[in-house]
Amino acid sequence: MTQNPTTRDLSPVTRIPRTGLPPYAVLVGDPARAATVAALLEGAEEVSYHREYRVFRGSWKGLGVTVASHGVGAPGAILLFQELADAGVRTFLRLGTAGSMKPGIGDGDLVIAEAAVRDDGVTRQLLPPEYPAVSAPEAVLALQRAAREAGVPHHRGIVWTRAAFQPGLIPLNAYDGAGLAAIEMELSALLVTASLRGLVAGGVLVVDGANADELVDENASFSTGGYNPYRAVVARGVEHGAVVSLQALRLLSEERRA
Ligand SMILES: O=P(O)(O)O[C@H]1O[C@H](CO)[C@@H](O)[C@H]1O
Ligand SMILES: O=c1cc[nH]c(=O)[nH]1
Repeated sequence: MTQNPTTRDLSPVTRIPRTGLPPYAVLVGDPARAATVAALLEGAEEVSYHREYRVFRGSWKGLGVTVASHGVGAPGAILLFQELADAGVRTFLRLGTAGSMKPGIGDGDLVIAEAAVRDDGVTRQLLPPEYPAVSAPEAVLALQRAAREAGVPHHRGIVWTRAAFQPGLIPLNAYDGAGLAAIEMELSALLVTASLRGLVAGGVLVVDGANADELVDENASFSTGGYNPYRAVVARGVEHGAVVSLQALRLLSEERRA
């Protein structure tokens, strides 16, 4: 039986092309944010868009770049990370949003992740929980340099990747006093995927409020009534984060060539 060429040339879940994607990538949760980042590229074109996985390619100051969205939640996101790696992407920076967990880290600020707590809901099913989720040091330094050069407020720290967004009955105080900087939902799965495959990954997160757990509406104790990432201060932070992540990819590519 002959195979349908379209199916053969596309990855099975995300339906991204198996070849031809630039090896440097910015990854975001929201498909609309992928378009926002792609709008900064020269010659941007949408490559594919299936489920939550929207992929663009273009060029940033001469560097070919892939921009892709992975949706909300690590179990779905890791499918994209793995299929991008299979397709030849070698350097990944996640540009996400996150809740602040530390005084002094405010709305619109960037948090550059040094490592992430692996509460992502998927990687514990793949390898023991003691395995660390760490950013590539060169990715941390490239993001930091890009943020400094852009003159945007930024911080470095450990991020809590947590599968459950909304609060439940279990108190969320396990990491009180641990100095975590921010909370989000996918980064540790990216860092682990990259480490297992010898690839480079990091993350820069735009703060869009306090930890969602602290924003619980008192009248509806299982909702996150105070959470609003659709504010101008967050959109400005995303613009900053987009430039910082693209510029960091460029720094990483220059470093590799040197
Ligand atoms: O804005 P993104 O990149 O999706 O990141 C954060 O926002 C979503 C929750 O609203 C989760 O995906 C979380 O990680
Ligand atoms: O995942 C997220 C994103 C924003 N704020 C949070 O508390 N969690």
